[in-house]
Amino acid sequence: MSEQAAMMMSDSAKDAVMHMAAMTPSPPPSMSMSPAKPKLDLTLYLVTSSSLLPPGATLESHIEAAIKGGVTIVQLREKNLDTAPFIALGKRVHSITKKYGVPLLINDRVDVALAVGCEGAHIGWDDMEYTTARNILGPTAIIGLSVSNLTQASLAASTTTDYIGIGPVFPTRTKPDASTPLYPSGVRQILGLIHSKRPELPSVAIGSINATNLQAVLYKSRPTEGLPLAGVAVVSAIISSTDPESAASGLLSLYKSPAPWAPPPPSQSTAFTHFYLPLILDKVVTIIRSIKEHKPLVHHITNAVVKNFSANVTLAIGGSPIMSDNFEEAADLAAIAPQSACLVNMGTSGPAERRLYALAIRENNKAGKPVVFDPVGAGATGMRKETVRWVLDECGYVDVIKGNEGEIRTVAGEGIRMKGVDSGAGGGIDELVKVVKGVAARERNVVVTTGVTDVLSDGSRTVLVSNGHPFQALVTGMGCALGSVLCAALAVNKDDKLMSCLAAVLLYNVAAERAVKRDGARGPGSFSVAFLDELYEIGEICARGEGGWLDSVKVEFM
Ligand SMILES: Nc1ncnc2c1ncn2[C@@H]1O[C@H](COP(=O)(O)OP(=O)(O)OP(=O)(O)O)[C@@H](O)[C@H]1O
Ligand SMILES: Cc1ncsc1CCO
Repeated sequence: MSEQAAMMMSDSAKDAVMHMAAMTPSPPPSMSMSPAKPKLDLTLYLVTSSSLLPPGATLESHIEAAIKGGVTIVQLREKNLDTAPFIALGKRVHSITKKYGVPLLINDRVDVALAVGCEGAHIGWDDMEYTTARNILGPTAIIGLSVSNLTQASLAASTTTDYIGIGPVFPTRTKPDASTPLYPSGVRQILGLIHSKRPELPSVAIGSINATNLQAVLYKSRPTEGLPLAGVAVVSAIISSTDPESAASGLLSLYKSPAPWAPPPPSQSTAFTHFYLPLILDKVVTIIRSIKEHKPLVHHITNAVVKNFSANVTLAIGGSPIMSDNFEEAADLAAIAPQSACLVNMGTSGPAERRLYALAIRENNKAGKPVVFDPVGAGATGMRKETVRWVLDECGYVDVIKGNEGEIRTVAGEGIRMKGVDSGAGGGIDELVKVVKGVAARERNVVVTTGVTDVLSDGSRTVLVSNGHPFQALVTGMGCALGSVLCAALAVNKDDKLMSCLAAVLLYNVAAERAVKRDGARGPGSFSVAFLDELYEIGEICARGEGGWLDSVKVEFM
């Protein structure tokens, strides 16, 4: 046992463990906790904390109800109990968990685990060193290790630990000494590292996971290669509930059902997979026609500059715009129409808007309605960078991120400095493609980067679109209103989000070219009027099932 570990323990525990470690470096069979290693199912992992129980509830009855609701493993984490009452509680709880065949682990206190005779222990980074704990508890005990960064993950994965607990995912109140939150993207990085060291080692995530964020955690943390999370650990979502059985069964059913935003199996997007242009363009026409047919509702939470233009663009393509920054109707707007989507544009945002983004994203996630996020001016100020982080880390799932090059580079984490809302960035297209693909893979969504050449990617498939006209950069809100068209296309076609985005971008940029060519726009003013007319005109052409307007497309698939 390390000195550091010894310092973290109560005196009685220290004495007990020091004594045991000194006497029995490798325990005789009688001291081993169970004859064979119990089956480990981390799916819904309950971590207790008596101080969070609702008034009048007992830990024992809460744990039993939670197991009935579907909890698959229990960890007793009682930081304030002395050794004797901790052991007594452990024995009472173990008699319950044993009835249901659910393993019981003790947090930190290897001596208590041994005295209770339960299935194992969970060890934090500052607790007893792993090898000592293993020596004391024996080979058949379940032992898990907490990690909160890549260094710890690397060290933990080089032990024989049975599982790893990754956290905190979000800021947590149940553990005041917790490390910096990892968020789902940090969990994903750690899972990738564990995979490279011990590919079969299961992990569970912990830290303020609840019914609202569970599916986003699972979806966004899933690595491209290697095992996804084997489960989620929850504390207050069950312990503080007045109905722990329903709380557990609700969490379990969310765990088992696909996230509403998860794309359907790949067969639907075969055409795109093979990059067969005529088939792809056929699909583009179908999507645009379908916007006219279904008139999808586009809930705009957008900036003050572009509201009117965005509403007109939405109407011109056949959609139904509603501009609303009202907290009280965000949930209704997500649920009211069979086909709808929500645009979150942070062009003119402050603290109130940020809270609205969180609410609207969660409600649309719940309703399975697509969300498009426009990180306007992302690199310009610290406040904007923080808003981007807040939306991507803490507000749920955004199906599409759309921005100009400077904005997307900021989302990627590049420390570029934008002087306002204009892109102001520039690099080679190959390098930009890498950045765009990287963000899409990290967020497991679609990223649309606008500019002279638009780059669209879902992390594996990438398309370049070089249509458009320089006048577009001279009309404010041109990028913002593309967000409205993306929303309309996604609302009517959720099967292949990259395809929906391609349809929107082609419609938008071919309309711009036609506005200049056919209507002879003299400058940005007459251009923006002609542009609306052309958006409308292309919709009419598509409604007739014609695709001739696509003869001029400049697309490249990668
Ligand atoms: N020079 C250009 N040539 C061709 N197309 C362009 C050009 N500039 C912009 N576009 C097109 O205009 C649309 C808007 O992109 P842009 O990058 O200007 O957005 P933005 O900077 O976010 O705009 P805003 O902040 O004003 O809303 C995209 O579809 C893009 O392809
Ligand atoms: C000019 C401007 N300022 C904040 S949002 C916006 C609209 C274009 O992005």
